Amino acid sequence: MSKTVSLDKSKIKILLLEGVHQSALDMFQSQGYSNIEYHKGSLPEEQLIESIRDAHFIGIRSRTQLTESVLAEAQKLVAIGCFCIGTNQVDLNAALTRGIAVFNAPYSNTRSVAELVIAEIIMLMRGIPEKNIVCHRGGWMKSADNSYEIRGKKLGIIGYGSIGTQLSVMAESMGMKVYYYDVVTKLPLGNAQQIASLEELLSKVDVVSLHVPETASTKNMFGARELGWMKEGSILINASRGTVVDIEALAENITSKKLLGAAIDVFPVEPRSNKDEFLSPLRGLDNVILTPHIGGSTMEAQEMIGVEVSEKLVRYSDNGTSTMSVNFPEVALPSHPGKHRLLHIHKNVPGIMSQINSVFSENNINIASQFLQTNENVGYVVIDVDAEYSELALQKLQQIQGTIKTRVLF
Ligand SMILES: NC(=O)c1ccc[n+]([C@@H]2O[C@H](COP(=O)([O-])OP(=O)(O)OC[C@H]3O[C@@H](n4cnc5c(N)ncnc54)[C@H](O)[C@@H]3O)[C@@H](O)[C@H]2O)c1
Ligand SMILES: O=C(O)[C@H](O)COP(=O)(O)O
Repeated sequence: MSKTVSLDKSKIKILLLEGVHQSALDMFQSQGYSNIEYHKGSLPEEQLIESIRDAHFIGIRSRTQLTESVLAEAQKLVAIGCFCIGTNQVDLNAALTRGIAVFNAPYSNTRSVAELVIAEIIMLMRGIPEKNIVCHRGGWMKSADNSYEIRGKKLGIIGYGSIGTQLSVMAESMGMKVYYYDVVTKLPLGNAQQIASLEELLSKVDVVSLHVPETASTKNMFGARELGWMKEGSILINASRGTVVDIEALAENITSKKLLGAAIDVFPVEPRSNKDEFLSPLRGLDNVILTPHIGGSTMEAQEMIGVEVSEKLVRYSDNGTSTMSVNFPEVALPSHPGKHRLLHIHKNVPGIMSQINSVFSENNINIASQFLQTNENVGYVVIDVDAEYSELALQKLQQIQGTIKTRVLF
């Protein structure tokens, strides 16, 4: 049985990958967390497993895959911070069933993505990628052919969430007419209009921009059929996830000149580091903007994300608060001056709470406060007690069948 001490902060290992912003390191250090292993890139799986084995917290971006088999090696892991919006790179259920809370930054890079998309719409509608290359090679392609203003053009947004709505407002303010398609009925902003059928939307608009998450329903949602529904001479932009678009079918539609152009920021397979080669059937095609998954990569966004996610991890570590977790029961907790705080994560099966409460009644331990939240699979109970009882209580709590993880905070 582990001795009942709140882990010394200098012993809590924080593993930070993919060059998360300095603001995150500053936040951890200012809160007393000094044991930080920092890597500029992602790690190959073997090395990741080595490093995650004794880590209590890990911070990643979109590249690191935290699969069931990787998490199975992470016996000490308390929480995961995705220093980005997407959480598809983490097996959320495998994390949950191991009592590992996952946090992200759901809004911090929204504006950066929307701004990039606006710029790309203008660049593509003026044929700038091709004209730029010609100039660099000493040529001169002065022509108005296939060059258009965006004013009055129709933009179709697929996925009207945080980024989709931000883009909607910006595009409308520049004179575009906005239509959107979403699986959920969404309140239109400004004069935007929701269209119930994807086919109808695609056949109507001049520019299509994808802003859906990576899920089973969006995998390959944009293939030859959907590209076929798009108007002749229209434009496709994808800054969502690489698995959403059939990239071979897109390359065919660009080569055949069915589409006027495309801007693609995310790919089915992305290089693991800046040193690896980027391979894609879209390389070398006219009027195609290819960017290395940098939709959210601005100094402003990265700094804000660093602060936001590290704060969530520190709060969960210091106090147990799990609000805004993407997979875990959410509990907002007050501070616990003078008390010891017991955290008990368990399988959500009948009878656990009565066993927990018996621990306290049978051992005459007074409960100062108690908080409980559950989701379908997991329960999270937090109990504040007088300091002298926490060791005994924790030992008893750990013996309850269905216990996944326990912690004590002083
Ligand atoms: N390129 C980048 O650097 C970058 C940066 C940030 C986010 N992203 C990606 O963009 C995605 C969207 O971000 P967000 O913050 O707007 O997410 P969000 O959750 O706020 O919005 C997603 C929207 O998509 C809708 N949706 C889900 N499945 C759908 C389907 N099958 N068809 C139509 N609509 C569907 C949802 O109802 C929701 O309205 C993220 O999940 C992430 O993968 C990429
Ligand atoms: O999900 C996100 O926020 C984006 O895809 C950005 O990911 P990144 O942090 O790896 O750039």
